[in-house]
Amino acid sequence: MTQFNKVVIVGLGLIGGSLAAGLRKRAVCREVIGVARRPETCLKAQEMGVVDSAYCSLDDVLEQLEAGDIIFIAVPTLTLREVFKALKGRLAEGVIVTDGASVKGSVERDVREIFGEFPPAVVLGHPIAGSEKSGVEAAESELYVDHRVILTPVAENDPAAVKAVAKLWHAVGAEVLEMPVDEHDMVLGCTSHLPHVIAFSLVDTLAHDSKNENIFRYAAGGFRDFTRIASSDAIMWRDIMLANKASVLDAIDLFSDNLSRLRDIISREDAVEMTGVFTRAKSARDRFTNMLEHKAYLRNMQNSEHKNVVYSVAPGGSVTGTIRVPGDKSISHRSIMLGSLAEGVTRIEGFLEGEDALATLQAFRDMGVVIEGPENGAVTVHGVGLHGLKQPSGPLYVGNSGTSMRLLSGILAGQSFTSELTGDESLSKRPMNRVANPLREMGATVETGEEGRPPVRVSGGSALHAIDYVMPMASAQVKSCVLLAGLYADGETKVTEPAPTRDHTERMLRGFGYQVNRNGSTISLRSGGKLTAADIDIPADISSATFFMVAAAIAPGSDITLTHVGINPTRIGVINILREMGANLTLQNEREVGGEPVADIRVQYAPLKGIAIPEDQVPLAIDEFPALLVAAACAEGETVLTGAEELRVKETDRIQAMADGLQALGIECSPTPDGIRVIGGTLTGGAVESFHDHRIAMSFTVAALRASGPITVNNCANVTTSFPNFVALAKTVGISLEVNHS
Ligand SMILES: O=C(O)C1=C[C@@H](OP(=O)(O)O)[C@@H](O)[C@H](O)C1
Ligand SMILES: C=C(OP(=O)(O)O)C(=O)O
Repeated sequence: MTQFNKVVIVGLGLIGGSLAAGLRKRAVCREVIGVARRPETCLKAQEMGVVDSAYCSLDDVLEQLEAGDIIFIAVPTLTLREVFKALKGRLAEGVIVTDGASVKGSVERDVREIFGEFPPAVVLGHPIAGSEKSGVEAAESELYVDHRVILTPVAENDPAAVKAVAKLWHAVGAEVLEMPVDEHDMVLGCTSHLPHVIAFSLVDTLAHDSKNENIFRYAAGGFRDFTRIASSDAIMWRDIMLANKASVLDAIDLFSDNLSRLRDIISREDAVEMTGVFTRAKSARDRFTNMLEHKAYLRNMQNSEHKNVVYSVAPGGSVTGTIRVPGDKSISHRSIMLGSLAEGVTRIEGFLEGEDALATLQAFRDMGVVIEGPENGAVTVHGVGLHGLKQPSGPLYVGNSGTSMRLLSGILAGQSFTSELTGDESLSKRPMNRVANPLREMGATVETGEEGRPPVRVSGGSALHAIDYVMPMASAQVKSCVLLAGLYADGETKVTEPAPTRDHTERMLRGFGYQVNRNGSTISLRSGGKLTAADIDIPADISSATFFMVAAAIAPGSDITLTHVGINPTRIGVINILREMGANLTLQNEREVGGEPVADIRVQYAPLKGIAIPEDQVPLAIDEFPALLVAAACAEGETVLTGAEELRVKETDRIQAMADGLQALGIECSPTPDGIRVIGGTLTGGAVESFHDHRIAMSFTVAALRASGPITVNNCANVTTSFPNFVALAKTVGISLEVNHS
């Protein structure tokens, strides 16, 4: 479909030639006209079919143009001036001009100088694409697909012209974003220009060496990968460095400082510091690789930020086998936190490599802690002591994880530096005053977003004093936050819980040699002690095991064993509730591992009956209710849950989300402010929404075992926060599950 009249491409190199080729291939212009200095280039471009026509001079083209036509200038950065001079005073009203230069500040200055003002129809831009190849021969019609183009509009720009240029780039498959000129030059100075400086300089350094023959002959992967961009067009890059001098110099200085620091680390043979630099870099690069890989399958997705991972589950079947689910999320978080604050090296086994626990790990790396791994659940934390954390260079982003944000708030309140915690869309809606308020009572300066939501900003250097805190809700996160702040508070910090909640923080503190007292429902500790590193063996997460426990409990013919599961008394509500509903559940091989009780849990199918869930079990099974409500839907009679208002402030409102989903599957249920009534019945198939909540997604997946038709669950991407290999394990035990992206 023709969207544009004439598009003129000035400069038929890789960048200009590829845009011309892309436009022609998609037949979106009435005419694509090329302009190149050399007649051979014009001829070649025409032969290749990259342009409809080509001219050696702009003069032959300008008169043909009218309002709405676009000129794209793709000549070396410092040659742009000449083109602007040629255009001055000769453009028909409404002709739009844009460019593709890698530096924008110098081009903006040139435009202002040459035109005497900034013409509203000149829109500066920069496609982030290219390769070390150059010339029209390298032109490629798909070069811009899924690549970014940065437009840098200025105040004088006509918004319609900016829109037209964005449309041009969209037409060849690019993603368009806008940025101020300065920011563009700073970002590109670091991400593109600096790497080119380093590659050119490294190859030049080695080329001068008399042994270079040998060096080049034997230089395999590393040298080749690293220096690919030193084959880029020398003149073009010379011009880029000259045009973006200030930003490039800043980037070189930053890099030189870091390089001399690394030199010093190597000369001192400081293995820990070196591990720190390399592990930080590796994890950053791995995340970047993931991002890039994502792009491949995002190609067909409308909105890359909200990709919809859909689980399609076939109905019926049973689950059998013996499996080990990943490590406990709560303990994984705490192992990184306390390991970092300890003195000495903590070796962790069984660490959960899910997004939530990884967010905590990254936060401590960002605060200067050297952490090796994770590799197959093994992590080594080089503790820095209670006062050894360093100020992070920006906000600590903890994704979807409430536990990270609330526990970190307590630790950060005790630091001398100011810090900020941010999270994803779901976490940004969750209440943080429950930790901000007690921390303020202790003397911390804590700011939150509107209505006590994230971000949480904790000012450094406050002198904390101990408080005697009576928690208004049964929350292990709040308890842990106050106790962790108590490590830094003058006096004895006391927390009283209205009902028992998970006690992993207390257990692990004791495991690290810190005295923690319990008197009835009050837990207390004094500051002034120290944590001593200890090895941690993290058991499998009972909250993850729950999905398979419920699966076996509802699907006739099932017999499943979940090994090495943590059965801490403050976590076994799910076992007690399922047993009361009539489940056939046995604990085998009970033992203690690193201060936490562990067992293998075997569940064989037996018919379930509805019950009134005892309120004292609610905090002990708080994360298990989405799955338990599926069990309730498959039980005979009515199940009533009360005293569970906390479920409304998890990753989503879990009462409403379960009610919506169960109703969509034909189950009668009615939510109440603090719980839900579910009448057991027959599950039909259907489509349900997980609201981006991992536990809702996994619960409806196992529900399919008892459904009469297939179930599709929408927005399951967040399953990776707590259970990265859920899909694989579900398939192993017999659930017919398919993952699609829509
Ligand atoms: O302390 C913890 O590790 C957790 C405590 C619970 O939250 P609350 O403290 O909000 O009940 C639980 O829901 C969460 O998954 C993990
Ligand atoms: C509530 C949960 O986690 P968090 O509060 O850490 O986000 C959960 O995992 O169910």
